[in-house]
Amino acid sequence: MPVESSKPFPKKRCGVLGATGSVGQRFILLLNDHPHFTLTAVGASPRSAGKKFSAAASWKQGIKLPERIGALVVKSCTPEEFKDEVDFVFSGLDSDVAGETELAFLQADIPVFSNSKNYRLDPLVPLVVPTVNLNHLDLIPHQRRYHNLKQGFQVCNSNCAVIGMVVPFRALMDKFGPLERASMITEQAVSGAGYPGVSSLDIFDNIVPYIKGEEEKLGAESRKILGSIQDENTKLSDAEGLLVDGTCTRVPVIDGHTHIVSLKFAKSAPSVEEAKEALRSYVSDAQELGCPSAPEISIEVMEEDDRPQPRLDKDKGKGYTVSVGRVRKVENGAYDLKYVAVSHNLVIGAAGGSILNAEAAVLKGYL
Ligand SMILES: NC(=O)C1=CN([C@@H]2O[C@H](COP(=O)(O)OP(=O)(O)OC[C@H]3O[C@@H](n4cnc5c(N)ncnc54)[C@H](OP(=O)(O)O)[C@@H]3O)[C@@H](O)[C@H]2O)C=CC1
Ligand SMILES: N[C@@H](CC(=O)OP(=O)(O)O)C(=O)O
Repeated sequence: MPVESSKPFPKKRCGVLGATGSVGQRFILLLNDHPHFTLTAVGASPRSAGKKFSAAASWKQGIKLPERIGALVVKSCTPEEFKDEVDFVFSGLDSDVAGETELAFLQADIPVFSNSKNYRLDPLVPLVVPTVNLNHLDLIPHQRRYHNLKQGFQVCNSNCAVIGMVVPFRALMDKFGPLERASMITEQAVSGAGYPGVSSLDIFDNIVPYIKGEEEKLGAESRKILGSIQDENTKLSDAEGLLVDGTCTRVPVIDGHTHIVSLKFAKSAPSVEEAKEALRSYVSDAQELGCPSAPEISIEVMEEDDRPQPRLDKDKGKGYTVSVGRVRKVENGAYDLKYVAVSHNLVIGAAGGSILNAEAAVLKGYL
């Protein structure tokens, strides 16, 4: 259960960079219902800047574009355009431009919550999955000192295929100690490739067994997320020894990534029932902190033989819950356990993850 925080939650104004894209549009949906964050400014490419949002964006959501947002004029993604209208920004920028643009916002002392890959492995940038490692936000004061900032900082969330992997890993590691290795096959939704993304002739009636640049991220990002914060909150250290191998595929599913995982523990392995109980009883820091968007449960364990499925399970906990099923033993001993997980690539895997990170930053006093 999300705990009602005893701390007051101040209202904050936010902007979205890359607001016209897949991730950007999901930010708009989630922020439209948000009790404390008001979306006051939207930015996108020079192709869109200067137009009303309703004219610039190809709105692809089942819910009508909120009128107030449709009337906002899209800005260029420069700090000068945003600084008087926002307290912080979310970034759903194409990675070709996220590097330079997010750095400019950071240098202008504006907090940035990024979805792009550019700074995820920077040792000064917390890479935070809010239902896994919110304690890494405590690097923010050190990052600020380094850049000589008063209120700005940068926090990233991870690749969407990594998120569905690390949430169950955290729950299992908390109970049974470090993992030695994991092997994963992903079946990633087309919305993961942005809009217009993969051509219909490539994906209808098909599976594409390759996503450029994706497999390398699985190990590097998960080791950082599952690692620790040390030296009086001035240093992030990777989870030692965790070997991750993966094959990432694109499947004809609109939203919701599926992860087919085998894993081996460094010490002795739990039984299937012990593992399920650890997953079921896991309570994340986002829940404990009382983040308004935290799901009631971070991991749902499913007992049906044919679940989880992306169409049926991606929206569990409004897209913030990871569903895990088919937990079973690996009989040949090469690994200890295997399971299937489904997570919403645009909610916990992107925009929702960033929003939870921002809520936690407020509750921890950094924003
Ligand atoms: N989709 C997903 O599941 C996930 C995506 N991500 C990451 O999030 C980011 C956004 O992804 P996604 O929404 O899918 O991508 P899209 O391609 O759908 O959207 C990209 C956005 O970037 C804007 N943009 C492009 N070029 C520029 C520019 N020169 N200056 C300013 N803005 C620009 C676009 O504006 P315009 O419309 O004007 O072109 C658009 O708003 C990427 O870095 C992606 O890797 C991370 C996790 C999951
Ligand atoms: N590449 C992921 C989404 C994504 O954009 O990831 P990243 O931000 O790590 O490039 C997918 O296709 O599903």
